[in-house]
Amino acid sequence: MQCHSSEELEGLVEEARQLTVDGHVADYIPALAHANQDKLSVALYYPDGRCYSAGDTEENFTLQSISKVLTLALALMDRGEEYVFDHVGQEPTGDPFNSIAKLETNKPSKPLNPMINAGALAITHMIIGDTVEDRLERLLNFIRKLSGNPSINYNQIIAQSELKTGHLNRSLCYFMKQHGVIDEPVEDLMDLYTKQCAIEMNCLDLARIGCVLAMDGADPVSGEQIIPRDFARIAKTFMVTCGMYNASGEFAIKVGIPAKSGVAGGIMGSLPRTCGIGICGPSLDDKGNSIAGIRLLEMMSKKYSLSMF
Ligand SMILES: NC(=O)CC[C@H](N)C(=O)O
Repeated sequence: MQCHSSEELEGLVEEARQLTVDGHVADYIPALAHANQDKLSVALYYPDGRCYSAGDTEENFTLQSISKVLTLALALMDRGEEYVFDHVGQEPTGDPFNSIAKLETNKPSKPLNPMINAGALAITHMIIGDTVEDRLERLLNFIRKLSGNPSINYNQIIAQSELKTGHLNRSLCYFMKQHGVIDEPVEDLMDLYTKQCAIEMNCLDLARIGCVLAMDGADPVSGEQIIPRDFARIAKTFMVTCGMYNASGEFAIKVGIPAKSGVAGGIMGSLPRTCGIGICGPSLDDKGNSIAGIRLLEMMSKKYSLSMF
């Protein structure tokens, strides 16, 4: 069954919103601590261009870890599948997203997948361009195209805040540099990565990107193949196995939609050949996923029979 009106979603948002009091906004990136914990928004984008939305849809949020799916697609387009997976693995870790543990125990030393911070940093390292600015501009243009929104940009305050305080990510970079996984100056990579994570949009933009991935990389309106089909498939597969960090297994059972979350509270859903979903609710559970966002997806999955399994 499909959704037929934004009013249908409104009721689900109000029910899920009650959970926001049970979570916390991320504050390890100081600028994220100012987010309003009760906000919740959702958009559902169908391939025929219909879009329904509810809640605080005008709120912008930063992509954070959701950006990892998009840099993966761009790195695959820049370098090809073989190169990418020579440097980054394909297996879930079961550890928190910023864990350094498996970097040391996994031999040869390479990050286990592109959705944990270590793997995402190695992927960002692969984006082609002469300078950090060129590489960022290529990524931004790619995301503008996917979202159909030419005004998308990054939030400078949030990028700066993470650049100043992201010493754990810096240590992942230094570890990988020692082992030859990356070879650029760590500060350049940190600069690009923090700007990538601070790319800002609303839930409607995010739902449209989810829909492009759902349609195997083709723009739902123009039909243009923005991401090669195989790379869109790889991105969605990682969303299933590692997209919700170390809660991915339970999420696959309860919701059954390929999805990627970020610590600003965003979740992008991408249900193959069906729809894209964009959600933002900054109050997070103990694994760093939007607490009300997950509940909302559970309710939507049941109501509209969205589980792919
Ligand atoms: N889980 C996340 O959203 C993490 C992204 C964040 N920028 C970090 O590297 O810590």
